[in-house]
Amino acid sequence: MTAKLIDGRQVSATVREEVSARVKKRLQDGKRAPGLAVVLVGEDPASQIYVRNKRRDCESVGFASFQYDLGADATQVQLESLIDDLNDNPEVDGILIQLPLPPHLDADPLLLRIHPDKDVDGFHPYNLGRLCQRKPELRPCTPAGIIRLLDSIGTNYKGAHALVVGASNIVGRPMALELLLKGATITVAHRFTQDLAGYVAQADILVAAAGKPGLIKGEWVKPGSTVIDVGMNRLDSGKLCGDVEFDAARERAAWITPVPGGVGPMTIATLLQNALEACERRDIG
Ligand SMILES: NC(=O)C1=CN([C@@H]2O[C@H](COP(=O)(O)OP(=O)(O)OC[C@H]3O[C@@H](n4cnc5c(N)ncnc54)[C@H](OP(=O)(O)O)[C@@H]3O)[C@@H](O)[C@H]2O)C=CC1
Ligand SMILES: Nc1nc(=O)c2c([nH]1)NC[C@@H]1CN(c3ccc(C(=O)N[C@@H](CCC(=O)O)C(=O)O)cc3)C=[N+]21
Ligand SMILES: [Mg+2]
Repeated sequence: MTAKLIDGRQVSATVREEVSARVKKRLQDGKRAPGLAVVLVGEDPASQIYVRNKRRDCESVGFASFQYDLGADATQVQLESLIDDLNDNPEVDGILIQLPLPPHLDADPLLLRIHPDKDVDGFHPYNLGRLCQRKPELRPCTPAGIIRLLDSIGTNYKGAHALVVGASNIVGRPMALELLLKGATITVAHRFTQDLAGYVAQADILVAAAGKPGLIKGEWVKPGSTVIDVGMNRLDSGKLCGDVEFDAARERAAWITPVPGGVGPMTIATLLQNALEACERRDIG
């Protein structure tokens, strides 16, 4: 079997069109455009690219984009006061602090300081808690974007065994909660897991999010399964690759996401969806 590709660029374009149409409708109704604030600290080249893409997509769907580029020497107190200002700013519906921050800054208290209603990354404990309790509000972008991809191929979650490789707060853990919410039976693998190969062989849905190129061998993959590769690893050659041995996995899976062009574009599209939702919710409440 050669797996069909799950086209994240195509599905994300559909999401952007949906968001764009809802923004247009708001403007026709005399309402304001959603506002998204993206905060970049320092000059990490990968972060600069991601932030540029986020701002570009933001503008392409008609949002107001608020940009904050702080030097690598920005202090914790400076960031705290910026977050306080953005929390109070009525034109800002969503606040995103690009991670990772330079090592002298502590991300956790900053993420906690973002008002949960403006937490478009879905990283605040309030929003993670809501997902945990089956009543999600703002959902972490990468896992929610992956669910959208899985829905787009008609995934049957109930009765499926889903394996999530990686247990970070921003990808692996919320991914497991999203799959659980859909009715899958979940396993979460991490650094201390023994016999990763054995779990992969039993996974109808595999989500690889460890950040280790080639960690998942193609020959482990369950025939007929769906493989979602979240890994974004830059090789010395400059080439971007995932955590899964793509060519070999493709010979066994039924569906697979490419890297690039799979999960990455969905993360940004879901961010836009979250910002619109945050905006619509603030209008009512
Ligand atoms: N496409 C996209 O939109 C996005 C892509 N990414 C990419 O996804 C990957 C993961 O990101 P993130 O969650 O932030 O990374 P982290 O480094 O925070 O988390 C990685 C997780 O994988 C686990 N892990 C590491 N090595 C192994 C191993 N050998 N076997 C099993 N589990 C292992 C770690 O275990 P432990 O907890 O024990 O340390 C940890 O839970 C990265 O490549 C990142 O670039 C991230 C965000 C968005
Ligand atoms: N507060 C915060 N929120 C995040 O959501 C967040 C973050 N910080 N820090 C870094 C990670 C990583 N991340 C990606 C988003 C898009 C692509 C993406 O668009 N990837 C393209 C290719 C990009 C390229 O070519 O380099 C693709 O896969 O096709 C990748 C990775 C969001 N993150
Ligand atoms: Mg995210």
